[in-house]
Amino acid sequence: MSNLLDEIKYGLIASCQPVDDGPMDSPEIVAAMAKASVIGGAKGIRIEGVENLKAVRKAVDVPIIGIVKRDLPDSPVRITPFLEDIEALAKAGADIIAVDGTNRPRPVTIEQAIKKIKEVGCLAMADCSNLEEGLHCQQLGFDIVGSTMSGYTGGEIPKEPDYQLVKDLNKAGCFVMGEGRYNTPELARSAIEAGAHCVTVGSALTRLEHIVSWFADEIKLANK
Ligand SMILES: CC(=O)N[C@H](C=O)[C@@H](O)[C@H](O)[C@H](O)COP(=O)(O)O
Repeated sequence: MSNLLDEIKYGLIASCQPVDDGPMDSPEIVAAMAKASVIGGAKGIRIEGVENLKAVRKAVDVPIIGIVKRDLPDSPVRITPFLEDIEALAKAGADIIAVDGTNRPRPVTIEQAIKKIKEVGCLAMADCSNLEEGLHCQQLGFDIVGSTMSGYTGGEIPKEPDYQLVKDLNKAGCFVMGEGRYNTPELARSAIEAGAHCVTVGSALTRLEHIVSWFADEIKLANK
């Protein structure tokens, strides 16, 4: 197994993605979030955006998973849709590059994406929504398969994380990233217990507006 995978194995990845255009959405603040996350025990960091990644690379030594999110007019794929994004993330210092691994219309094929990630010398992670996609990405040579997109490809977003997908991907021999809705320490632990090799937590660590609203909304219920 690659050294990088060994470094993050059975660890927490802190996804430092502030709410878009919110008061915490700046490279300096994202770098501070990343530094604080490492102090708290994160073994890796997930970062969106090339400028954020450059700032975080200077601030931490742990492995960084880089992504670029784009809203495209003709494709639902948002996570690292273009080959230029892969090149820019690698240049900015990403160790691992994640791309959307779903089976949906996309500007660049998944085969082209993994070829480019390998060319730039990074490990490849696929953000999948179901087992079939995960197995396909595993076959293509992705180093990490994540449950990231489960619940986000249509219909109502579930409350719970997708443990079944984590279990199934583990059984199939993937290096599994539990990701998506692991909003408490106990849920994150359950991901590892279900078979994840790492777990990524984002909203519950770094989207302060969301975290505060969870508390505020709950407190409102007591006043009724
Ligand atoms: C679906 C999608 O676009 N997920 C994104 C991927 O980078 C992020 O918005 C999530 O915050 C991340 O996956 C971590 O998940 P959670 O915030 O639930 O801990």
